[in-house]
Parts: sequence; C-alpha cells; structure tokens
Amino acid sequence: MQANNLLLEEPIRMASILEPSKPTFFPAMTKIVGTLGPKSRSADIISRCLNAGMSVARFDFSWGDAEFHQETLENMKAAVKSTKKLCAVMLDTTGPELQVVNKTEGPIPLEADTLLVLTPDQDKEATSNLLPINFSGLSKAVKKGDTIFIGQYLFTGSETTSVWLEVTEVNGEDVVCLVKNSAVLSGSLYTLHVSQIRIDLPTLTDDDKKVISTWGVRNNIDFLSLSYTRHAEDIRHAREFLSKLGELRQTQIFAKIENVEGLNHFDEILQEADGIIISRGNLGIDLPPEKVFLFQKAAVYKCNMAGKPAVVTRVVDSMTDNLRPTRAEATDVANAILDGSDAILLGAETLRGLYPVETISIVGKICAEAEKVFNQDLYFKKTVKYVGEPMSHLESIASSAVRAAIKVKASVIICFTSSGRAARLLAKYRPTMPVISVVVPQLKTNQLRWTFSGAFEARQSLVVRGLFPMLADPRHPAESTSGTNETILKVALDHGKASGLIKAHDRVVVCQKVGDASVVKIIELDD
Ligand SMILES: Nc1ncnc2c1ncn2[C@@H]1O[C@H](COP(=O)(O)OP(=O)(O)O)[C@@H](O)[C@H]1O
Ligand SMILES: C=C(OP(=O)(O)O)C(=O)O
Ligand SMILES: [K+]
Ligand SMILES: [Mg+2]
Repeated sequence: MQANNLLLEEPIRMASILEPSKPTFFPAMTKIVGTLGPKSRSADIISRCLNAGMSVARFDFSWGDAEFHQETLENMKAAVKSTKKLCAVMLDTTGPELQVVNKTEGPIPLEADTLLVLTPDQDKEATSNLLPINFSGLSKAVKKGDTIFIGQYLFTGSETTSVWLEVTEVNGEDVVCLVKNSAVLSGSLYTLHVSQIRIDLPTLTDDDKKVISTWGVRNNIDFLSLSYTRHAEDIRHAREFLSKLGELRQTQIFAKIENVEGLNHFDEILQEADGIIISRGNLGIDLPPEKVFLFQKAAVYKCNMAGKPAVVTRVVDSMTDNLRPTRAEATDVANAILDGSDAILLGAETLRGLYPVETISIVGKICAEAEKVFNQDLYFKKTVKYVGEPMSHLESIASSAVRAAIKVKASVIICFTSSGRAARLLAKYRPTMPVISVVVPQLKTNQLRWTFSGAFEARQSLVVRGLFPMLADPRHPAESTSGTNETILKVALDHGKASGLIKAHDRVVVCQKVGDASVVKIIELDD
C-alpha cells in the first residue's frame, strides 16, 4: 500500500499557496454530512447549510424524539425547495449506546480523586457520587483498571464537561470508579463509553427498529447509519429488517465503526455495507491516541479499493464554540481528503455548535484545496493494479472514461445510470472533474401500483466524492434508444451550463449505453 496521495509537483510552488482560489459553482467535490439539531433546524439555517455545501442531513436518534426530528425534516424539505439543492436523509441509530439517566437535568459536579458509583438502578437520583445508567450489564463487562468516559452528548474528549474514570471495584450490579479529572456534567444527555469492552446489547435495538419502521418509512430514508457496527452479521440483520419495509429495501446501510470490535471485523463489515463511517468521536477514546490515524488511513484505503464511500467524522470539534478551527484541525481535514475520504461528517459542530454554516463553509474550502493537490495519477494506477485483470466490463469502461476525461481536460463527465453503479465506479477512480450522474428513472411495479425508480439512487450519490446527481425526466423512458439518449444528454448539458459547470468550447466525456454496448464518447461543444 502506497499512501502518499499528495501531489508534490507544480501545484505547490510556494507562491501558488498564497494565490486566492477561484470561486467554483460548488464548494468542493468532497461531500459534507451535517447533523441537524437545536442549532441547525430552522429552514433559514438549513438553506444556508445547503448553500455552504451540505448535501446529506443526519438525524441522530440518540437525541430528540421523532416529532422533533420530523419538524426539522419538514424545514429541510422547505430549504431544499427554496435553494434547489438536493439533500439526502440519514437516520443514525442509538444502538448499544450507554447513557447516564439524569432526570432532573441539573448540572452534576464531579471532583478528581473521589469515588463515583455507576448503578443500573434508574430510580436513584444522579449526584456527585452516584450516576444511574441505562444498562444493567456493566458490572459483568468491566474489571478493575478499565477506563470509562462520560460526557455531554457528542463529547469531544477534551472539554471541561467530560470526565474519565478508572474502575476500582465491582459491587454486585454497581461499578465503583475513581474520578480522574474534575468536571461539571451539564446538558440533557450524557453518553458513556467503556474503552475496549464488549457491550452485550443488540446493534439494532427495539427502539431503533421502531424509529426506522415509523419515522424512517414515513420519510423514505436514503441512508441508515448503523451505530456501533461490530460484525458483518449486524449489517445482514439490518438489511433483512429493511427489506420488509417497502421502499426502505433501497436504503443504503453505512456501518459506523466506533470501537475496537468493529475495527477487528472491518474487512467482513466492508463487504456487507454500502459505505463506512469512521466514527472518530468514539474511536478516538477507544483507541490509544497514537493509533487513530493508522486506522483512518487503512480503513479509507480499503473503502477506496472496494469503491465504497468512506465518511470521516468529528474533524473540527473546536468550532462548536469558535469561528475558526485550530491549525491541527484544519490540517487534519486536508489529510482526511488526501487519504481518500468521500465525505466529512459534522456532529457537535452543526448540531449544538454556534457556527453551523461557517463550519460547513470552512471545511468545504479546506477540502477543495486538498482535492487540488490529490495525486490522482498515483491513486489511479494503484487502483487499477489493485483491481487486477480481467476487469469487469463496466469497471474497465468507467476507469477508461476517467482517464480520457483527464487526458482531454474535460470539464465534466456525464454518466447515464439507472442503478447508480456506473457513476459510483467512475467516482472510484477519483476524476479531477465533477461527474454529473444522470439517473434515468425506470418504471417498476410492486403489483399494486406503478412507480419510477431513481430518486433514491440520485440522492444516494450525494455522499460520494465528485458525484453531482441529476434526475432525468421520467417522461423519457429508460430504453437506451439513440433518440432518448440524445434528448437526455441535451438536458444534462443544459443543466451543466446553467449551473456554470460547463462553458462554450468545453470538452465533455459521456458514459452511456447505446443499444447493448457501453460507450465512452468525447464531445466538444461549440457554443
Ligand atoms: N438509461 C440509460 N441510458 C443510457 N445508458 C445507460 C442508462 N442506464 C445506464 N446506462 C449505461 O449503462 C452502463 C451500465 O450502467 P449501470 O449504472 O450499471 O446501469 P444499470 O442500472 O443497468 O445497472 C453504463 O455504461 C451506463 O452509463
Ligand atoms: C459520529 C459519531 O457518533 P455519535 O455522534 O453518534 O456519537 C462519532 O463517534 O464520531
Ligand atoms: K447515534
Ligand atoms: Mg459515536
């Protein structure tokens, strides 16, 4: 594995670093997933988030009820309408997340070097020496010396509202801990993370199933973010569950890798999942700090080679309360892009942060700069070599299209697709120009009614680096006759021109089927 994805040639003359970047019609090829919550739920803020570059909205059911999230989603739909920017919906499960039960919701001061008891007795009141939790199996899972972290929901690990504890004794169902740092727990939800310990709770809980089959079905969720995925079986089980929920059989499952158990089964999980979320919030406390980067690089590389989207989380925690990222965070975002990530997921930064729009905008700008110096040539060769020969026909077409587009300096690639597969394969080869994926709807029936496919496929490409979907008019039937192909291509070109992606005299690479043959053609526009 060769990991140097930085192009160290012409683009990095020292003087060029200081040149301001030309504005583009879209903020970056990298996608941004924003977690919507108290600080990012009005139609106005969501519109500004979309304009700043967010293309997937994440609804985290660890927090808030279905009604709250529905209201946010309705605002999001209004924002999509007014901005004319597409946005996919991601439902994030609670899963086997341990939580502190603090009914009064008042602040709880914890003092270093004192003892704190964690108890499953939820009738008890939370105090500085005793915290009720939502899990009765903790005392069986831990032993003396283990580390436990507690913090406000989406805690960063460094803020003064989170603590770390060392288990000193197990007493029946209670766990006695030594408090290692002083802090005041404040906020309405605290989560608890036990380092490197298996929590014997199902990955998809009964509550998660209820939420998916009600809220999820009602809103045709594009992505299920499966929190604490630990085995491939977790994905198979979730897929089986979705398959019985009508349209949700089209929902893609993203495995959220949040602990060492998920890391240990990464390869088998990647095979089953549609994409991976490298959940650094939790991983950052489950792994020794010096190992986090290594997992990120290895996991992103594996996703790239499999042609499945890799999403990296929690990049600019400090922007939760500040208008600028730290220099370490800014560099880290760029490195995640050079590693090959498809998307950045913002958590606390947009959900409860003071600057959701500015955060999206700054992260987008850093991503765009990193993309410019991504060593596409090296990456391309590495990928071709990894895939080996014989290549599938479609992959060979897709990689050739990317190569041709780079050689002729095409401004965009237009890819016709129905299942989305062809567009994803193009993205796998990391073209340096945007791909307009023209999703051509197909008429389908479930024996009760006729509907058009395509909407899921179009929105699902909103998490893939470089893909910009466009849903073709269903009045153009999907048979790839040359007549319909031409009409759709014209619409796609007009769309590209209207959005500023394509100009007169540009070259455009088109990937489509003509009759039975998949073809790549290069067209040169005259006006
Ligand atoms: N409706 C369409 N019209 C023309 N070409 C298409 C259409 N749908 C897919 N293609 C082309 O067919 C090939 C297979 O693409 P893929 O996305 O796998 O489609 P499918 O939905 O058939 O799986 C690619 O070359 C793609 O560009
Ligand atoms: C995104 C993460 O998980 P959550 O926000 O659901 O805790 C994470 O751990 O990085
Ligand atoms: K969650
Ligand atoms: Mg997490």
